[in-house]
Amino acid sequence: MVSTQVFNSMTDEKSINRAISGGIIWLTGLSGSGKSTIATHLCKTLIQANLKVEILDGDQIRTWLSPGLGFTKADRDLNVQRVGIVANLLSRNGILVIVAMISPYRAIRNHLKATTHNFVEIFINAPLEVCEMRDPKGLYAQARAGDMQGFTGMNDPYEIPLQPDLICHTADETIAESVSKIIQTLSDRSLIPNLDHQ
Ligand SMILES: Nc1ncnc2c1ncn2[C@@H]1O[C@H](COP(=O)(O)OS(=O)(=O)O)[C@@H](OP(=O)(O)O)[C@H]1O
Ligand SMILES: Nc1ncnc2c1ncn2[C@@H]1O[C@H](COP(=O)(O)OP(=O)(O)O)[C@@H](O)[C@H]1O
Repeated sequence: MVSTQVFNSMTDEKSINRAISGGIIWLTGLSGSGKSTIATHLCKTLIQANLKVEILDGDQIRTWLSPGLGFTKADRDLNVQRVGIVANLLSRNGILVIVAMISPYRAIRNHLKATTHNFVEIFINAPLEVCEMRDPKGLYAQARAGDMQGFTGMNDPYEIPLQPDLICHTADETIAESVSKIIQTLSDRSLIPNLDHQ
């Protein structure tokens, strides 16, 4: 026979909901701001806590899901919309989906926030100068040399989130600090259990 304590914890609505709630952890920010790095570290932490997680990273998406798209506003919005649809399918089936995309336009982000399941907008914020100094792919150097048109932050817009659920200032905090803030935000929203007590 199942003990009362175990039975109560099995039937506790909150813990059941937590186990199946899913969510979209949307990391938006400039190239080089730290989206992919934070996504990878966050994913590891969530997997260690036995949570179901997927990463949808802009680079991978552009290779496999949106190979034909460029960087016009229309193409970027379509790209973001596509990823929003995929993320929503996963999220509503109980997966935590970490999205790492520049997603520079506010309107489409707000649209996803309003229409998808458990959307959490996280602004990965680093000054342009810091991103340019990091330049992990050498793209800022190319844009600075005039070899790349429409590069976000330099000669293409990035509309900062006005009411993000969280801002990670990656020039001032460590990767671990950013991950910890995100975990706390997800926990506050009851999308994951409190990992401190695991
Ligand atoms: N013109 C231009 N502007 C910005 N970024 C550019 C551009 N051309 C190529 N790249 C590289 O494309 C990577 C993926 O971009 P995203 O799909 O996240 O962009 S978007 O959300 O569709 O705007 C993006 O990845 P991250 O550097 O990881 O952000 C860039 O490396
Ligand atoms: N606090 C931080 N958070 C995230 N990345 C950082 C941080 N400090 C330095 N970095 C470095 O900045 C670079 C960010 O690159 P990346 O994660 O690919 O950015 P993005 O995906 O936004 O283009 C990496 O080389 C990473 O190691």
